[in-house]
Amino acid sequence: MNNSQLKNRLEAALGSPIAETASLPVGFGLNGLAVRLADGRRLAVKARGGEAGANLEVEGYMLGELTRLSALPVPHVHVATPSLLVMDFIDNDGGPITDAVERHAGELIAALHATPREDFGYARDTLIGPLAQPNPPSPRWIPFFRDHRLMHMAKAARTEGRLPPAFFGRLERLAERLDDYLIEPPFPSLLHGDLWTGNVLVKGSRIAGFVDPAISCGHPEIELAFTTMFGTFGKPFFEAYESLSPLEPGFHQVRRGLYNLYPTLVHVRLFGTSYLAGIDDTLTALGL
Ligand SMILES: Nc1ncnc2c1ncn2[C@@H]1O[C@H](COP(=O)(O)OP(=O)(O)OP(=O)(O)O)[C@@H](O)[C@H]1O
Repeated sequence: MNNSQLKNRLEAALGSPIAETASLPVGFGLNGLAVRLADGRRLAVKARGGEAGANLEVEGYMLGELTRLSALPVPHVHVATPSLLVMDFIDNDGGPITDAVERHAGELIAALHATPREDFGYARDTLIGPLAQPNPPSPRWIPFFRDHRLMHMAKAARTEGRLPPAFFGRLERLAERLDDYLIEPPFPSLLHGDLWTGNVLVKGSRIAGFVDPAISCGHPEIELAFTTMFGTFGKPFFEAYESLSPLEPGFHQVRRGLYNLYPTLVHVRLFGTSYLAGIDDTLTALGL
């Protein structure tokens, strides 16, 4: 779909002419547009040109589920098809994640995690970036994490030739011993699933919204771990989060690195073998 075809499709779907467009920095073979309609509404649009890129219907579904089930600020979705996602534009100033923003994020994410959900996994499979994220509803977290997160991603990376056999063997040994390291949570929590800086929109000293989720229900610790992988959140976030929902001992020392093996495997698949060093470090620290 070229830009003028996209414009026509949007005007027809939304019932208003487009007054202005600017580009949005989206990746994975997508086109991104910030749109102002003649009736004043502001929208964010992601569109898939060809076959490449994530199925945008799933992204729309995930945003819709967060809206339906939580108070997390995410954009309202107007259109979600495999090749087109139209949502409200979240007013933001592109500002940095200050300590005050982190504290606000900590409160919002603690509230998201606080409601008990039925099963680990989800009612349907979701995506992490463009990659499949299987979610068969499961009664226990550790086997779910082992089979449908850690080893699912490791097997896919091995099949694609991205994960050397020695790494795969070490991950298999870890998978056999996960009970020694991880903790079953009291209940499954709904997770945003992809909380890194690019998906956090800021206005002044507040969170304006979160975009681009990878939802499922799991242990909050997998979410909290990922917020530290690229330094998105730090001490002020954890202080705010823990004032509402304290963590079990050993998270920062052991489980954080272990949980980040999953997004690191995602990065190995998407961006290449430079991420293998992080896997090596974590496995070595665990004695594997
Ligand atoms: N609803 C929205 N309102 C305002 N800005 C948005 C909205 N959706 C996306 N953006 C902007 O576009 C950028 C990219 O969006 P998004 O993360 O959804 O794209 P992506 O290509 O899927 O990225 P990723 O590399 O995280 O997978 C965001 O960092 C944000 O700046």
